[in-house]
Amino acid sequence: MQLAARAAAAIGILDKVLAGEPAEKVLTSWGRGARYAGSGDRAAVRDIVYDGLRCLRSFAALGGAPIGTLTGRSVVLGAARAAGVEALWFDGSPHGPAVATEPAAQPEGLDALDCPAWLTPQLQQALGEDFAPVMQALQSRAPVFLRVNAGKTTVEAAMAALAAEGITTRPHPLAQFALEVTGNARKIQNSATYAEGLVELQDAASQALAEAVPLRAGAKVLDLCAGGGGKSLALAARAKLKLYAHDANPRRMADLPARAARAGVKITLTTAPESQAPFDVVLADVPCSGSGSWRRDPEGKWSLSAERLAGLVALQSEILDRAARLCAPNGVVGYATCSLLRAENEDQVAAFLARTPGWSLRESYRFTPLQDGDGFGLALLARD
Ligand SMILES: C[S@@+](CC[C@H](N)C(=O)[O-])C[C@H]1O[C@@H](n2cnc3c(N)ncnc32)[C@H](O)[C@@H]1O
Repeated sequence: MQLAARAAAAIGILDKVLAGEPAEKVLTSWGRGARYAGSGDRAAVRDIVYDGLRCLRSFAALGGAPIGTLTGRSVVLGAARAAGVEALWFDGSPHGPAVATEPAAQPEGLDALDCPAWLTPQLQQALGEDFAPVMQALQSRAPVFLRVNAGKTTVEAAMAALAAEGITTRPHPLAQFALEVTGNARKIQNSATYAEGLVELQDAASQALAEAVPLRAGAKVLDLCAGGGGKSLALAARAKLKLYAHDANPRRMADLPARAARAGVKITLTTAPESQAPFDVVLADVPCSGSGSWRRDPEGKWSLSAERLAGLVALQSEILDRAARLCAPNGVVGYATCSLLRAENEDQVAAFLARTPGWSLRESYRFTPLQDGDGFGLALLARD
């Protein structure tokens, strides 16, 4: 596909996303119909769409959209102008978009930061002077990180094995076994190093969070909201544990047995953790706004609403209460979110401590994209 044809495809896809369809669904159905598109084209179109969603309002302004309006064309035109490729993408060729005549406007204020207006006070309160830098960081793609599987290899050996397959990496200071991928990230999932379980894809801050959970060999541990199991696998790599994984939606854990086998660790899936309780450590990596990972899921930034956030906060407090009931005397609950908001972190923990006698906050951690990884909160709550 010509560059202009890729831009035209991205415009069509973004128009559907702006009308309310999920980006992944629209990309998949475009891919099925676009037999002429090779893998490089598909990846390039996907990148334009996701870059556009990360910078929706700033690109729309640059692309000449009248204030308050958003179209696929204005977003992609803004992206082209930001990258200095307008003449290549908007060349008026038969498969490309028409040559642009729209005047560019420099985005200002919250538009320049691509920050939803209604959430701004909460983000400012949580981030203080980091507010603008964090919102700017969320406008860029997330780096790709790997976790070296300490149960199978060393950081140096994993880097060498990846380099032999053409994938370049460097250690990242956020976590002990974190590697930032500096070249050929798209090769990872087909590499032997990955297939043999020497490395796993995991954000560096997510790794740091799993490293902060206190563990001793032989401990009985529950990952209460295990999802795909990224944190379960990171915990399992740290010590020999009796490790259980649960999720309200067990289908989310469908790949976990294969991932655990690849990593060489044992994780028992459970649909009824109460029947295995009590646990020495319960990790509650609760469903949340995802505001710390808007680089990966930029649709989430624009689709979050006050009602949805309130529903999440209520669900989080239910899950935290359940985690506490599942925890042994002298045990620890790790309450974790990938949210930047106080409502889902500090306020949630303060409300738990106020309503639950016999618990105290042992330590808390905050990660933001300014440290390169995603944004996370972790509170370690100890049962007296
Ligand atoms: C943030 S994700 C977990 C990510 C996962 N820990 C990881 O590191 O890959 C939250 C998970 O909580 C699950 N969930 C939602 N409501 C729940 C509930 N009431 N109890 C347990 N899990 C729940 C969701 O299905 C989702 O998989």
